Amino acid sequence: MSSGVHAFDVSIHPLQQRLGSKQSGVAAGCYSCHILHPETVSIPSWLSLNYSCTGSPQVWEARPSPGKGIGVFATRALEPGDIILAEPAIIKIEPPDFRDGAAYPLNSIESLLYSAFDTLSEEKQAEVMSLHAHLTPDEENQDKDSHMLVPIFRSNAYIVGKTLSELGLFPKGARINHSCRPNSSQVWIDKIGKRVVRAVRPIAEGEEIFATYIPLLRDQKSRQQRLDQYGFKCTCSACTQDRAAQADSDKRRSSIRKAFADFEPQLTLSVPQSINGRKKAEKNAAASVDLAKLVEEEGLADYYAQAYRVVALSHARIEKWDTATLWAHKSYELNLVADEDSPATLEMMALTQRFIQSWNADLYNKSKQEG
Ligand SMILES: C[S@@+](CC[C@H](N)C(=O)[O-])C[C@H]1O[C@@H](n2cnc3c(N)ncnc32)[C@H](O)[C@@H]1O
Repeated sequence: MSSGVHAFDVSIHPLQQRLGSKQSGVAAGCYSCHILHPETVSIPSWLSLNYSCTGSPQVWEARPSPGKGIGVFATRALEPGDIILAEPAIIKIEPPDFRDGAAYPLNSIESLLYSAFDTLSEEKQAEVMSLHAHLTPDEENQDKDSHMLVPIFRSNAYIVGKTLSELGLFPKGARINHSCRPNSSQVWIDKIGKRVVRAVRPIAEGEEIFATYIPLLRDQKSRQQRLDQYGFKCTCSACTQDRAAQADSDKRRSSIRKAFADFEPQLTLSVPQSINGRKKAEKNAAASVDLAKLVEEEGLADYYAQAYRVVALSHARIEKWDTATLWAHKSYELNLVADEDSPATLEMMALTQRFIQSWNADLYNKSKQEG
């Protein structure tokens, strides 16, 4: 394959053909980049065997964001699912005593960091050293020139790798500021060794791209407590609403968190047999739709796929196969766009297929009874 020109896999997922998805072609990818280029998503010429791509044009630029240092802005309008950037880690380390959810083991990372840093070109070292760093009071008193790598890494690194035991620094994505109602989401894709940032809602040309640094199903005060470790007061749209809107938002997030926890034990495929069990499952199915509406109302796009899964499973438990199929497929599509091989994507594909089969069987039985 000549350099810079990529041929496309034009296969369309059979499930999408069957359901007539509007996002036809979403399962196809560029052999070389292994990811979809945003500009090709809706181009029918994809189906031409001669179609080739020359790589994705940059759809973002880094520039000052008032009150937030540097930020990343869209240079053209983006649709949900469009890739904003896909970046390998410039530095990747595997601290022996690191596990997800724990604080970074700073002592053990220092020597690993310097070893990795020393292998970089001068240009790349300068890129790393230009990144933002939040300093602890101790670090404020140290010699800035020789001690900045650890605070830079701590302020910008993300968890990466198949085992989620590695930490990586992505200098371009690191410029993305935080919002408690983000318009992008990021995922590490092990197969391509890149962290991929995608739009999760329509983004206008010139709009700032925001990600979240923290879990979002908390009230504003708790979120700010988590953000204090990054050393800034959040000025995102969710944190600067008037008091009444803030209280409503806090209430919605708390209800969403409680609903996800309450639904968890009921997310099985067993259909209740007793009258009471059935009544409860029907009530839960109605409540699951309210949960999905609440998540959408609060604009927490990172949680849409999870909420749609709850609606799908809750309707499978009352054998409403048409509704279960449609919500399972909605969840599948969102997961598919984020990472086609993730366990969540594969689970939702299997569930969609299973619900379609039950739906077909149901229709067949009904037609037999009627005929
Ligand atoms: C990972 S860096 C993001 C890029 C950074 N703005 C820069 O100039 O390189 C995180 C820092 O950006 C700033 N920041 C990010 N999100 C913010 C927000 N919602 N409100 C205020 N400052 C924010 C804070 O200074 C924070 O410590």
